[in-house]
Amino acid sequence: MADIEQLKRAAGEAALAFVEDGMLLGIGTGTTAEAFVRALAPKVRAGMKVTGVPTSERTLRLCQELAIPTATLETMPKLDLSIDGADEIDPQLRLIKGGGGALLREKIVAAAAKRMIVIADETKLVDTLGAFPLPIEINGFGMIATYLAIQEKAKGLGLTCDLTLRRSGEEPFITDSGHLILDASFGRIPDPEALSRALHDVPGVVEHGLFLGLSKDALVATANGVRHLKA
Ligand SMILES: O=C(CO)[C@H](O)[C@H](O)COP(=O)(O)O
Repeated sequence: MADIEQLKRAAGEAALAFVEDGMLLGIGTGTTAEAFVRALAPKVRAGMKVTGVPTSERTLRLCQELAIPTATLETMPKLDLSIDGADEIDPQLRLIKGGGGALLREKIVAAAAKRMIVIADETKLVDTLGAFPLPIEINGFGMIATYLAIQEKAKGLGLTCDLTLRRSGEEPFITDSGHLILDASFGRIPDPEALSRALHDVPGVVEHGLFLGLSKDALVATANGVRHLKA
């Protein structure tokens, strides 16, 4: 298999073919999204006019370092295209995202875009979502009650889940929006739509990393080239 970093770069570069002059772009978070930003930078230096709405402070810093013009969703609430990575991609292009902790902003940005294109290396393809622990962004208030309510919801769907509070060193990981993340290991998620609805019913859940129906295109880099998958 080709080197993973090479594959991420190939996926990031492939996304450039979809970027047009004048576009307002949602820009994802993570190493594959960073590969896209690094591929975009020379185009911008050469005169391409795009404005990026970064999905995290980390991506914002990278755009600033590379002199890619940025804006916020407050000033640019409608985007032409969002380009972002994923932790898992199933055959219907349903995704698990949030490994980098940016799922809330990533989902808001993806929903604000006319089109979302997922970029990934082939290791992200799965038959059934759920081997990667599902990130669930929660409010810090009543964390234990929220934790128990998520477990109840999972039980109601016949699922068991192991919930772990994400940490950054010794401290809880805090998202860019000031929330906590519970990583939920389900093993497999046979009905992502049902789980999504159930999680949204829990008041302390701010958002979860199931991205359902948001992307109709994925550029997946393999040892034999980049495949364009469509839902
Ligand atoms: O959802 C994300 C960040 O919240 C990332 O897109 C996802 O974790 C994939 O990251 P990488 O490209 O580094 O493998």
